[in-house]
Amino acid sequence: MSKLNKECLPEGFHYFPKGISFDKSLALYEHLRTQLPWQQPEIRVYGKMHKIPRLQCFVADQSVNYGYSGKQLDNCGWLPVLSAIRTRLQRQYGQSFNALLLNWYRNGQDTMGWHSDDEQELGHEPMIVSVSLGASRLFKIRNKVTRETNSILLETGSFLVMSGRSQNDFEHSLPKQAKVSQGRINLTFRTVG
Ligand SMILES: O=C(O)CCC(=O)C(=O)O
Ligand SMILES: [Fe+2]
Repeated sequence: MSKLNKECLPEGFHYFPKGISFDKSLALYEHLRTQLPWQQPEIRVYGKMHKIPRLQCFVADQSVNYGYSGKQLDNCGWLPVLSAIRTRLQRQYGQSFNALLLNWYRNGQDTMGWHSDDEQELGHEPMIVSVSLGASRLFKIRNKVTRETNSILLETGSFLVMSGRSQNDFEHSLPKQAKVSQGRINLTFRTVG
């Protein structure tokens, strides 16, 4: 696996460190960890039900009907701080976001498997903005055709923007990192059509 410079991620991925200051990002981690009604839905894997290896929360505007998360997760409502981040990102990236999926990885044992965020509801070449809070975690990106895999370290307060071909041509995952003992919360702002 090759490690890429942050400046040369695959097409459609853009990394911005320190979108939120270090201190603010850790305070925000703690706030969200304690204030949100985290849930651990079950998924079927080879016919057997398993709890997902992390906790989740989902927030969306009233109008949103989002198949994937909406079915399994309650809409936990826009906390003032989540609304504030949304407003800022909308201004910064010139796109309106009506849904937000939050993932809480309690430590390095919690993970997210390989996937693309290519549900129909997200539309063609969606823009998803991913905000990281808490422990740094590796984020892997794999080309669907060549299987070439790259990884980037997502640091607290950073923004990762996925747009263009990022979901069509690549999958991403958050692998296990046994040595990571601290938690991380990730926010993905989405536009559901
Ligand atoms: O935690 C992350 O950085 C990835 C989250 C993710 O891929 C997703 O919510 O679809
Ligand atoms: Fe994803």
